[in-house]
Amino acid sequence: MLSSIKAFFELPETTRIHYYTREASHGVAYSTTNFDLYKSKAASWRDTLQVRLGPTPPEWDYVPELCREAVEEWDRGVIKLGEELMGLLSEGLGMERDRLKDMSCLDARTMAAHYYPYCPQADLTVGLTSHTDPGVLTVVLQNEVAGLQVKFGEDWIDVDPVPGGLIINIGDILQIMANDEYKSVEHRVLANPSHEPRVSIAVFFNPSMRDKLYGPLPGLVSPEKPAMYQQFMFSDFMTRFFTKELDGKTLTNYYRVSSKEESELDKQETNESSV
Ligand SMILES: O=C(O)CCC(=O)C(=O)O
Ligand SMILES: [Fe+2]
Repeated sequence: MLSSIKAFFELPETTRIHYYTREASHGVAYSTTNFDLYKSKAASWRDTLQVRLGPTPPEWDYVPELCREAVEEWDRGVIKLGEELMGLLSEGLGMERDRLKDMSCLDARTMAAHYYPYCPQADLTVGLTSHTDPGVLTVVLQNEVAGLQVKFGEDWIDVDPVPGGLIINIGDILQIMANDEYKSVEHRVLANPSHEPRVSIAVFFNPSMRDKLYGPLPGLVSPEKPAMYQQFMFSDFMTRFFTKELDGKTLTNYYRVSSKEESELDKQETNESSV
């Protein structure tokens, strides 16, 4: 999988340019730097190929032929893994195994394959700015070139590549549904100072029922532990994600009920950045 994705990013520019679009109307987008480029303070040092895998498959003709089969095969494997992980995560919350699955959390999937080329002045920019993934969970495969970091307290910790290893991130919507029993992880990717390109493939799981209300699951709310978040439609949540700059934990803070001041502050920030 990594090799066919890498091969796509290393095709001659004259071939790759045909796939170039920031707008995913066929379920596929290929672009350089960040998807929120026009809202962010700086450009990130990477290229990204994004493919919507479900609930509606992409128009496969628009997926680069070089990696089409590998993407389909990868998705089949990731679905199985996602099902297993969501079963365990549901049980971890004291719920039935199929709870997250029944809430359509396996159905909407998007792949983002990233290519982080050598950056001659890597301390002046980043590969991917600090963020939490908005969805349920993310499965990430990375090649042997380091660069991913996760935040623990105030420290950034390197996630060293392990051959054949996968990284699993909890996303914001799962933190909210779990009423903070699980926490989404803040992470970023440094600009790549090595001459070997860094390649990573993330598959994001999101709920497919976009117009249903989401919030802390009823079984996790009690007088001792009131709901930490308000309810919202998943479509509104994703619109908010895509209209704000990628920036730490601002999305969960926005919906949090216990820290009104913080959320008011966030609202102001979001309004400012969307002008
Ligand atoms: O490149 C990576 O390892 C991380 C990618 C990532 O965090 C994302 O696509 O949200
Ligand atoms: Fe991420």
